Amino acid sequence: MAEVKLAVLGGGGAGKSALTVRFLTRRFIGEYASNAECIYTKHLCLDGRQIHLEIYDPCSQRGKLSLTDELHWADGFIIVYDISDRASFAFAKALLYRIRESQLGACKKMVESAVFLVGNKQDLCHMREVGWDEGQKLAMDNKCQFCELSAAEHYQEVVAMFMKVLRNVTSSFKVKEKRRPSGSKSMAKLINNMFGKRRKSV
Ligand SMILES: Nc1nc2c(ncn2[C@@H]2O[C@H](COP(=O)(O)OP(=O)(O)OP(=O)(O)O)[C@@H](O)[C@H]2O)c(=O)[nH]1
Repeated sequence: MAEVKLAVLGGGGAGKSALTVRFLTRRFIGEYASNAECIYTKHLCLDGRQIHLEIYDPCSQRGKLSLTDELHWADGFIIVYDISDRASFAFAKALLYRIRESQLGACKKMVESAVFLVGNKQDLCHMREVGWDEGQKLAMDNKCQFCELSAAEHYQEVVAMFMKVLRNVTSSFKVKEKRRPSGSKSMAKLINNMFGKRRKSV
């Protein structure tokens, strides 16, 4: 069974939990505890292949750009901003820059395929502060995929976005394998040391 680890990152209130929970449960829940970080686990079948998926949803990320733990842990990243909040777009930009900077030297192909930029809260387009073309340009500049959607109103789009990331991550696994230092035992230890987070199975 393939193991895939995704980190959903972005500014405070951008909708990281909403997107994650929407994908995992089909439901949009208005409010989430933002003081607890979680790793959700889920088994799913992708193109006939069994996947053990772990999704890291941090508590509020305001100001945290170091990403050292996340960069070691994650196979792929979903970077979320709120289209009605320009500050969250600036934060997403900084996160993309940080990811790109740290991985570019190691493995360019992986960077290009395993990062997805998401402009969330498309239902709030009457309050839009970030244009679609700005998101698209940022994604192109960082060679990642891009979409706008609404965790509140779109279920299929949210699933499609997660599936695209999963497909890209699993197809880049051959490259990634070379980077992994050792087996799953040491990786589990690393995760526990770094995160020690609450785990939830869905
Ligand atoms: N209108 C609208 N509101 C949304 C959408 N997604 C999330 N929200 C709301 O935005 C607020 C923040 O959502 P969260 O999912 O908690 O955001 P977060 O990025 O996990 O926030 P932190 O944990 O504080 O970093 C909540 O009130 C959600 O109901 C959306 O697509 N549309």
